[in-house]
Amino acid sequence: MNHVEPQKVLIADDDPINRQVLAELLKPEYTVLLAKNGEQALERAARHAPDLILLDVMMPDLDGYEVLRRLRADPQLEQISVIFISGLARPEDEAIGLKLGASDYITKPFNATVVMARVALHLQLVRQRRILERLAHVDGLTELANRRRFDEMYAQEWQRAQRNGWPLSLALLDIDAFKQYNDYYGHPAGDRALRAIARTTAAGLRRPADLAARYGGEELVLLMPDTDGVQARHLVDDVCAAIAALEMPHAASQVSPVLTVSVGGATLGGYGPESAAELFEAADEHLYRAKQDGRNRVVWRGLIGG
Ligand SMILES: Nc1nc2c(ncn2[C@@H]2O[C@H](COP(=O)(O)OP(=O)(O)OP(=O)(O)O)[C@@H](O)[C@H]2O)c(=O)[nH]1
Repeated sequence: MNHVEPQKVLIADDDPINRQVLAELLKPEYTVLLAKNGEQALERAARHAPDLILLDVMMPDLDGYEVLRRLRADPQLEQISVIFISGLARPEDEAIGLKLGASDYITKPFNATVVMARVALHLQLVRQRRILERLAHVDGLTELANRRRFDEMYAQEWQRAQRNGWPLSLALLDIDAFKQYNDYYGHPAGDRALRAIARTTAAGLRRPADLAARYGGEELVLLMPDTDGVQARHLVDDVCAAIAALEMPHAASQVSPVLTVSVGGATLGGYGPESAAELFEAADEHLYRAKQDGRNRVVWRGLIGG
């Protein structure tokens, strides 16, 4: 059975009785976090990444509206769903809260059953949004990041590398003689092999910022921020060795009795490509050369000093 973690709800209210009543209500179903003022709410939100915040509007110093404004202005916190729970019951107050981006607005004194029902509804929406985000970014077959995710991350990392003067390494990895593999063993076996290679490739990455993505068909791409050519080349050599060590037989290949890959790599910092597109083209050219030179090899440029 799939174990599903309970979702996290942060209750931010300066009144200890309100906090306690809401906490008692929610505890049987959710992980409950508490904050007694606006500052604490922001700090707990940043630390614990709750799925939902039940936010009192009237609190001393930072009121609930200001807390929500600050959440929405922070890229790490902007997605968190917020329900206001407020003694301000005028329609204008409710409208302000909803315009600021709250998902809902509940007036005090509240009804416990209604609070539970609304919390459940919004937490379900949070789950659904996460599923959609995942579908938008993950390749269904290999479960690696998809091309769209790679494009986003590559643009971001390119900017960061430029800004900080860091190296940035890119490797394109293509399975050798995969058409023959499919023809000989069948497409489902090809899919299994592709998944195994994807898994092995992802397992070879060492830093949280490294990304393995499926670029298309049987081509994967590795993005290695703040990694110079020597380090990246080591990493890629290890990945290729791990793929060969899977010893997936390929009786139809002229290259090797087992499935192998060819890799083209390039590093920003070693020879200074001017744009993200140019670095990508360099890696692609090297992949072409690796294929031309006989496959089952890595061709890299930009090794000296970066
Ligand atoms: N099973 C399976 N095959 C795929 C998938 N995506 C692409 N392919 C196959 O990968 C093969 C790629 O063929 P080619 O581009 O000729 O490359 P190759 O046979 O690997 O030859 P080289 O790359 O030159 O060594 C095609 O037969 C595609 O059908 C996939 O998701 N699953």
